[in-house]
Amino acid sequence: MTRQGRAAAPLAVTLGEPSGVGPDIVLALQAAGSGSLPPLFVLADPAMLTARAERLGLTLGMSPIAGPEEVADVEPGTLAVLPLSNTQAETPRTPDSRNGAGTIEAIDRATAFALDGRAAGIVTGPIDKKALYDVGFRHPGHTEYLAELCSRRTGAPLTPVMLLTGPELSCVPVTIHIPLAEVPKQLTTELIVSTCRITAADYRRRLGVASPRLAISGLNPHAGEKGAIGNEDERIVRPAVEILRAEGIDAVGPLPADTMFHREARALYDVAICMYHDQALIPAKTLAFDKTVNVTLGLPIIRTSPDHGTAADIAGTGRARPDSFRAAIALAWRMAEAEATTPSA
Ligand SMILES: NC(=O)C1=CN([C@@H]2O[C@H](COP(=O)(O)OP(=O)(O)OC[C@H]3O[C@@H](n4cnc5c(N)ncnc54)[C@H](O)[C@@H]3O)[C@@H](O)[C@H]2O)C=CC1
Ligand SMILES: NCC(=O)COP(=O)(O)O
Repeated sequence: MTRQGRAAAPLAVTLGEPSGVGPDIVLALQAAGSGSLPPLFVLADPAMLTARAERLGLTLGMSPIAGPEEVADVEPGTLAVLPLSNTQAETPRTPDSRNGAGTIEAIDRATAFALDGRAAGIVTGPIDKKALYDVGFRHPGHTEYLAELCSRRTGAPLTPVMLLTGPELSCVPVTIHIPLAEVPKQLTTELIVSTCRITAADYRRRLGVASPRLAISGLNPHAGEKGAIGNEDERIVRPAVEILRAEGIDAVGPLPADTMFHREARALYDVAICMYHDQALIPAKTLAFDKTVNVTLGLPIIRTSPDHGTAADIAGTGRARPDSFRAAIALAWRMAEAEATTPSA
């Protein structure tokens, strides 16, 4: 399918962990008015979704569909639902491992639709990672699993890159879901370079920034204080910055991480490249928890997600704020449109 064709397709939305707030938020967004949403469909067990809507006191119609192409014909104001083969129980706040198969099925099928060009992209609700590990899921999160699913299809290995992007800050952790003690062992110049190349390419192709400015953090306090507080900054990070600059990528660093997130510093770059998960996600979620979106770069498909987790403590109560999920849907659609209009490299 052409890029234009894919952009005309709807978004595929997964609910994530049924005992979390994914179902609540999708139902609330639909109840608030589907007119403000781009065309989309949800992969779900209709009975589970209906039960959650009743619990939340939301009355809304659902239109079962057999494929993404039917979204255009659903009754206006109703939610297009593509039923899963696996059933899921409606157990807010209590993860049930029997729901795992349906959660994974939704991700698998949404990804397949996107790879086939039948979905413009996928927007994933948060999964309970431990609940999925208990049923044999072997990936740290969506990010790594989606790379594996896409690789299986394309036959080429992929390095997925996690981007958290919000109105105040965009940042990328180079290492993702690994123990902190593993970070210095797994951090390499090659990994930093490939992460930055993917980030710069996707900023151009899908995020509308022709010459993205990358600010690369150090690993150690004060970016190693010239080697006095750890040698990784000079030995691993600085050579990566030099390679990237030689390639024409606008990269600076290694920068001390504690002083690169204040307002004036943020104005100097488009995206902060950080060395580990919390170095990136703490500032992103602190500055704009409700508006930040998690995007997976480096995939042949578009994937976004809210920045928050399952928030199981408030599932089924109606207290979940839908803003980050709404932003994730809007950004996926904008990325699909941008990709459709960006000339191929
Ligand atoms: N993309 C994904 O699939 C993600 C999944 N997770 C998973 O979620 C689970 C829970 O993770 P936590 O660290 O507890 O983070 P969390 O984001 O689920 O919750 C942290 C706190 O923020 C509140 N909160 C989160 N989203 C909210 C919303 N939309 N409206 C109102 N309050 C909200 C929660 O009630 C809780 O008090 C874990 O299993 C984690 O692995 C976490 C992040 C992303
Ligand atoms: N902390 C971010 C997070 O856990 C997102 O994980 P993923 O499921 O999007 O890979």
